[in-house]
Amino acid sequence: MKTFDDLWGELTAKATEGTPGSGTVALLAKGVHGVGKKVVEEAAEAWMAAEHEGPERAAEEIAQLLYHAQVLMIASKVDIKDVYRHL
Ligand SMILES: N=c1c2ncn([C@@H]3O[C@H](COP(=O)(O)OP(=O)(O)OP(=O)(O)O)[C@@H](O)[C@H]3O)c2ncn1[C@@H]1O[C@H](COP(=O)(O)O)[C@@H](O)[C@H]1O
Repeated sequence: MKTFDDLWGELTAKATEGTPGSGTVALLAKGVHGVGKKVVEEAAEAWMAAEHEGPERAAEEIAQLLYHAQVLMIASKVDIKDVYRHL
């Protein structure tokens, strides 16, 4: 099972290498503004799923929210350790 740290390693590697065909690389090309909009969209979808669609759908949408939060970290040059310092 993939963890938050596993995903971080995968996404940072793809961002650094500019992996062709990667959705993450394509999303990063939209910049902080474009990525930030996706974070807000996914947050709303996570909220709606949690409130109306049950735990399975909520888990799916929360996973997408965490993914987009990591892409926003990469887009804004925030390291995962800098985030962990605030937890
Ligand atoms: N965990 C995710 C992940 N969660 C969500 N998403 C993206 O977010 C989208 C969901 O957004 P929406 O609900 O708005 O659906 P959509 O309308 O189809 O999306 P858009 O057209 O608006 O982008 C999905 O279609 C994916 O593009 C993800 N994309 C990638 N990953 C993981 O990230 C890693 C790297 O992926 P690539 O960069 O694509 O190789 C892999 O391990 C993937 O499993």
